[in-house]
Amino acid sequence: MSKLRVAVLGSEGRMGSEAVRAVEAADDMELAAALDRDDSLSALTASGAEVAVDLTHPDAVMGNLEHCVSNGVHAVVGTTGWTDERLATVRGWLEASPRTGVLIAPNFGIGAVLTMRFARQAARFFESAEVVELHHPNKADAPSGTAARTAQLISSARAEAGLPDQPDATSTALDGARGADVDGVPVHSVRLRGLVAHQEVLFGGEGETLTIRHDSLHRSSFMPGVLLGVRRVGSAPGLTYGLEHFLDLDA
Ligand SMILES: NC(=O)C1=CN([C@@H]2O[C@H](COP(=O)(O)OP(=O)(O)OC[C@H]3O[C@@H](n4cnc5c(N)ncnc54)[C@H](OP(=O)(O)O)[C@@H]3O)[C@@H](O)[C@H]2O)C=CC1
Ligand SMILES: O=C(O)C1=N[C@H](C(=O)O)C[C@H](O)C1
Repeated sequence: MSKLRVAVLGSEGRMGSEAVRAVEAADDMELAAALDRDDSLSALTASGAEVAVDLTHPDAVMGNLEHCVSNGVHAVVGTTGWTDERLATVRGWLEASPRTGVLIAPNFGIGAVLTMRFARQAARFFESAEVVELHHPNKADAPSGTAARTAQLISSARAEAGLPDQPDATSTALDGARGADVDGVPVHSVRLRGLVAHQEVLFGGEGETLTIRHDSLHRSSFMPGVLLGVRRVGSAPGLTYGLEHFLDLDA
């Protein structure tokens, strides 16, 4: 059986270098190209890659993805910075290339995917919810893509259940003290040397709290999800947002 030809964009970065190793170690894949900032995207198409893995920067990902989609190269995207507008733009590109698949995964870690799922399930049962994400200090964005997605899921579950806004009697505060407001859910970002990627989702109700915590202790934690995305994206044309769509979570 022929091996799946995979390109990694951002191949010299923390995640990209881990992804290069994971692809090289996978029996059913071969590394077609390893490209970083100074490489031309024409090298991607010239390499014959069937799937590109983007682990670059929010400022670079749209250009990379437009190139992939317009050349019929499937894409697995871990890079953050996604807004509704950006997602709509990608859907527009895909309309012109209907056989191409794009997976955008806010987090490839199975524990993080489950955290988001559990948070969505818990949201309607609690009056209060806040998200605390903790990462290494070299991270480019805040809040993390995972925390933003978690807050959106909590917010939409609260809205579907008809819950009112969260109680918060703060009448004076230093700027930032209550975190960023993501769809009505406060999100707090910690940047600390020694950390990799961590998140706590805090729920509170009368006389009780629930804390869901996930820790990625090494970037290898993301690689099974990256490889799953690479294997599945070619048979999922259009845009898939979230790795959970490639996992049978209800089994
Ligand atoms: N979905 C998930 O599970 C995960 C997602 N991430 C996300 O992945 C992204 C990368 O994270 P991380 O590896 O820590 O970041 P790094 O800064 O370590 O790596 C990014 C790499 O991409 C390079 N780069 C920048 N622009 C381009 C470009 N236009 N074309 C090709 N390469 C480029 C950078 O070069 P230079 O250094 O010169 O800028 C760097 O080598 C972030 O958005 C992060 O949030 C991270 C972990 C898990
Ligand atoms: O930059 C990181 O490190 C990570 N980025 C992703 C995010 O922003 O959610 C995933 C994970 O948290 C690690």
